Order: sequence, then C-alpha cells, then structure tokens
Amino acid sequence: MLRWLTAGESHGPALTAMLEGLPAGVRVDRTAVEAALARRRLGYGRGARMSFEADQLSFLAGMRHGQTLGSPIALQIANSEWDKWAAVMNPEPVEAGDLERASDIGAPQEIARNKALTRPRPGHADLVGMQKYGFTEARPVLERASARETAARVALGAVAAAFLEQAAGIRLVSHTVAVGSVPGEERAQDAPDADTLPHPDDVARIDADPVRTLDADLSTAIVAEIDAAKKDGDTLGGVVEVLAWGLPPGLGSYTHWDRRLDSRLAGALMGIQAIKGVEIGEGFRTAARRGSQAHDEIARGSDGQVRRTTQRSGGTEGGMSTGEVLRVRAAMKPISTVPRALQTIDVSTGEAATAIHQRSDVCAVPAAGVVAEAMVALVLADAVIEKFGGDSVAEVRRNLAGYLAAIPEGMVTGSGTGDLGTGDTGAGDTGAGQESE
Ligand SMILES: Cc1cc2nc3c(=O)[nH]c(=O)nc-3n(C[C@H](O)[C@H](O)[C@H](O)COP(=O)(O)O)c2cc1C
Ligand SMILES: C=C(O[C@@H]1CC(C(=O)O)=C[C@@H](OP(=O)(O)O)[C@H]1O)C(=O)O
Repeated sequence: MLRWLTAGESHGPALTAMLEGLPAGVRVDRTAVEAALARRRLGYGRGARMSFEADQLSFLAGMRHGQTLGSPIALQIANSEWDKWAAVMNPEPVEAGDLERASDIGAPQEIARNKALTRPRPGHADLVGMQKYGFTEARPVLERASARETAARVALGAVAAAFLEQAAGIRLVSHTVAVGSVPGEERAQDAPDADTLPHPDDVARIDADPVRTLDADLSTAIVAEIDAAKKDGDTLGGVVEVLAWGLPPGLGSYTHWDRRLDSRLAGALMGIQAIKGVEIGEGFRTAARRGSQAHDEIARGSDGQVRRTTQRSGGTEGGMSTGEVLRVRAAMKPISTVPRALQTIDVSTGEAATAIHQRSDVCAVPAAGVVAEAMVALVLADAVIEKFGGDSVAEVRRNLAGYLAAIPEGMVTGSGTGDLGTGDTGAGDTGAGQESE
C-alpha cells in the first residue's frame, strides 16, 4: 500500500509531504521533481504570486544518493516569501507589535496580511470553514484550503511517476481540454484510437503552450477567453485530461467498490481543490449512446495480440485497467476569488457586503492538469504496488514480468494502441504490456 500525506499552510514557512510504501531503488532526479513543480506554476491566467514566489525543494528522508531506500520519503517545499509572512503565519506566538507592522508590508497588489478577512468568498472554503472550526475570520481557513498545497502533491506525484516508469514502463501526460466555454462543442470523434491521443512524448510541446494544449487554434481561443474574463473582472474554470500509457491489464479490481481503479482515480481527482466532476473515458457522453456505440470492441491484431478497436472506455473495464491508454478528465469550477466581487455578508457585522478580493488567479486550469497528473501517478503507483508487490524496483519488475508471462497466449493484450491489423506496437513500445525482463 502506498500512502501519502501533506501538511502546510499557503503562507506558512513550508509545505511538507510524505510518501510511505514506495519500494527501494527508484532513481529520483531532483531536476525532474523541480520541473514538475515548475510546470504547475505555468499557465496563462495565473496571478502575480506565481511570478515572484519560488518552490524551494528539499528531500528530507527516505532517499540516499538519489535513490529511494524503501523507507518513508519526506520532502519539503519552502516558502520563498516567508519573511513577509513570518509574523502573520508564525506557528509560534508573536508580539502584538510585530503583527501590527505586518499589515503594512508588501507591494500594492498584495493584501494587508494581518487584516481580518470577514467577508467570505462564495465558492471558497471561507464561510463553512469558519463555522466548522470556530474561527471569526477566514485567514485560518483559506491558508489550508488554498491550492498552494497542490505543490506538495505534485512533488510526490513526480516521485510516483519515476517509480511507474522505472518499475512498469508507465508514462503519463496531461493537457487542457477546455477553459470556460472554449471549446463549446464536444470533440467530434467519439471513438478515438490511440494514435489521436496525446502521448508522453508530447509533454514538452504541451508545456510550451501557454494553456497546455497541443491544438494551436484551441490555445489561441482559450487565451482570448482568459483575456476577456480578466477584462470583465471575472474568472474561469475548465476541463483537463490525464492519460497514462503502458499500463498492464488488471490494475484495480471488480471485487469490491474501493478496489475499483475508477473509484480510486475519481476520489483522488475530486480531492483536488475546485474539481467538481470526473469522467473516465467518454464518461457522461457514453450515457447518451447506444451500447453498440459505447463500448470498445475486442479483436486480434496482425501481431496476434488482443486489442480494443477504439478508446471509449478510457482504459478501464470492471474497475480494472484493460491495458489500453488510461484516460480521465476532471472539470474545474471557476476560481472563487472573483475580482467583480460577489455578494456575501460581513461576519463581523452580519450586514450585506461584497466578498474579499485579493490578488488571485483568473484561471488555473493548466496548473490543475499538472496536479491531476500527479494524483493519477500516485493512484497508479499504489495500484502497481498492490498488484505486484515487491520491496525493490527490481522485484516489482520481476513480479510484473511473471504476471504478464502467465497470461495465456490467446489473451495477451497489446497495450496503448488501437492500430489493429498493422502489427505495429506503436505507443505500446513504452508499455509494460510488452515488457519482459
Ligand atoms: C492550481 C489551482 C489554483 C487555484 N488558484 C486559486 C486562486 O488563485 N484563487 C481562488 O480563489 N481559488 C483558487 N483555486 C481554487 C480554490 O482552491 C478552490 O476554489 C477552493 O478550494 C474551493 O473549492 P472546493 O469547493 O472545491 O474546495 C485554485 C485551485 C487550483 C487547483
Ligand atoms: C499559491 C498558489 O496558488 C494559490 C491558490 C489560491 C487558492 O485559493 O486556492 C489562491 C492564491 O493564493 P493567494 O491568495 O495567496 O494569492 C493562489 O496563488 C500556488 O498554486 O502555488
């Protein structure tokens, strides 16, 4: 079992994260984890904070000379702006005078740090958090409700992704599907084959795009949508997609609800701030189709391997990975700190008021894709460890190879490609589906 925990407030001294249950021998490249953190900061429409704050990564435990030890991994992401917040967010008691002075520091776009936040934002955790935890203002709530915490999860996700690639040849990619009303139409092709789907080799091109899409026209339209929302003092949500290539069949299980891979993916994705919907494969669109148009037919390719002819299911059947490309989507609601402030009440007076507004993202959908990718990596790493066990990467690989070798010849699936009849293993080249030691 793989377990993970994060701790840390948005403006606290650091975020901390732990990952327990990862086998020994995973090579963890600091630059790869830093690159994942940098990718999360990307994206047109993010607020000022993303430009001046830095994610200062330290590995604290569970690694030696760049490899995991099998013991719990601990890491820290220090807050480069901590000195500005040391009085307001100090875990230790502070002098009243220090707090007074803290209100005055900061660039014009920043907030008065010590001001009581008594006008809760609709859509954020502010009001219910105050009610639930007994606070009279929103600062103690928003500090943890903030998606700043997702930096910690992205760092853990990068470690999980290293394990997946080294142990099982599984690689991931995420991209932006929609922002606001762009695109208004659902993708015309309702039965994609794997050749049309984003591939892990596309990551650099996706990250180079301001909104993390491969489609230049879509990118231009999304940038315009974000500009328009910003001009109107408004905010946007959208849809991201995560794909995992090279999965073996049989991760997860149909035997119990909480073993189902789709259930675990949905829970992990819904655990990201502002995610309000999750779809596996064609998801909600499948519900409108007839069965003959909804499923992926099974056939044998000219290479003798069993394949799905289309990619509608998103790579799961019966709560298990099929060996095809895993494809999940997450829908993000618009940012709740709306510059054109929404109606609320001032909890200090009970009077009608407009919600607090401070510097904020207009749109964080591209960043949410990177966070979603991290969550999928963690869920898949957990599922791989559950299925194949092993205390070292080498042992996991042996167990995986033994499992694949034991699948009867007539049932061997080619992973991650719908290219029936060509004998070309395509993207399956990266995949555990073909891998043997
Ligand atoms: C990457 C990312 C960045 C976000 N940035 C902001 C932001 O700048 N301002 C804001 O009000 N909400 C932001 N959010 C959304 C809030 O965290 C979210 O609305 C809040 O947690 C309430 O959502 P919930 O009801 O899903 O918990 C962001 C979310 C993500 C995933
Ligand atoms: C700090 C990050 O995102 C933050 C997420 C967030 C929220 O309410 O979720 C609100 C904003 O923070 P602040 O209100 O301090 O400007 C974002 O900048 C980050 O992603 O690293």
